[in-house]
Amino acid sequence: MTSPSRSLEAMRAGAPLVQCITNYVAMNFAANVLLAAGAAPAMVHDAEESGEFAAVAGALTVNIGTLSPRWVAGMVEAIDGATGAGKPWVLDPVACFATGLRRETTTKLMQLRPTIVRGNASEILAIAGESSSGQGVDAGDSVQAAEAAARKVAQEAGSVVAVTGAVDFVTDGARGVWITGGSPMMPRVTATGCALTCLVGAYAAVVEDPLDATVGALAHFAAAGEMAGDGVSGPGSFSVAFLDALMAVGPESLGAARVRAA
Ligand SMILES: Nc1ncnc2c1ncn2[C@@H]1O[C@H](COP(=O)(O)OP(=O)(O)O)[C@@H](O)[C@H]1O
Ligand SMILES: Cc1ncsc1CCOP(=O)(O)O
Ligand SMILES: [Mg+2]
Repeated sequence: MTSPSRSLEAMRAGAPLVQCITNYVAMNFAANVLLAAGAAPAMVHDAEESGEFAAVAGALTVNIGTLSPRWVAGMVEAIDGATGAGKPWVLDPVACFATGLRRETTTKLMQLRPTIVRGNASEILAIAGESSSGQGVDAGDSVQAAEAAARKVAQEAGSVVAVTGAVDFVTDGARGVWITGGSPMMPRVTATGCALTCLVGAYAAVVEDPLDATVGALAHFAAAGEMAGDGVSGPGSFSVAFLDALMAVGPESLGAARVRAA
């Protein structure tokens, strides 16, 4: 196993280029998150160029937050490009239960076998075919309630699945890891989860085992969230402090204390 500390060092040393297909809400914040953490973002989503770009990026992330048929075409081209070039890709199924277009698109993208799926508990429950209480982009279920669903989706799709919330759970269907940390301010800042998905892509570009890569990215967020949450007065100042903390976090903050095998 590659420890989260080692993964952080590898991610910073490699400064991987990550192609992010993410939503209009998240684009700016996610790009800043990657730069602060030590990676290089590029928001490239149109079908005219997304496949070509995927072959040169270290990893691809695909987020359905502000979806349209034209975006879906760009996603499929990019996934073909990444898969053809042997690059990992990460799916963020934002509010995948909310509309027909989101349900159909998520089914289609899951059939293309994402290397990693990162969502909140309601999204992962919905992908597993179970009922969930999500409200739009926000979760209404606990991560613990989605543990079995995550294991099932991982086994069926052959993907690593990460469920995030007050605690995080990651599984490849056989192994399971819990990660603690973060701050209650994190769900009060929009696109925190979307930005995390992009960071998972950065780790996956340089860490061979997708489970280790995912744990590294989530531990990095957990440590930075904890650091930034200390003494801030609300979501606005948290958001600024969080970017600073993503850069300030070092390997010593990603120790065994916040990562536990299930
Ligand atoms: N109540 C909380 N306490 C600590 N960290 C949290 C909390 N809620 C979410 N997080 C963290 O915020 C990040 C985004 O997760 P989440 O809110 O589940 O995603 P999404 O925005 O897609 O719903 C993750 O790093 C997660 O651990
Ligand atoms: C508010 C909103 N609406 C469509 S996408 C989006 C951002 C969702 O971000 P996150 O999933 O990280 O909370
Ligand atoms: Mg989300």
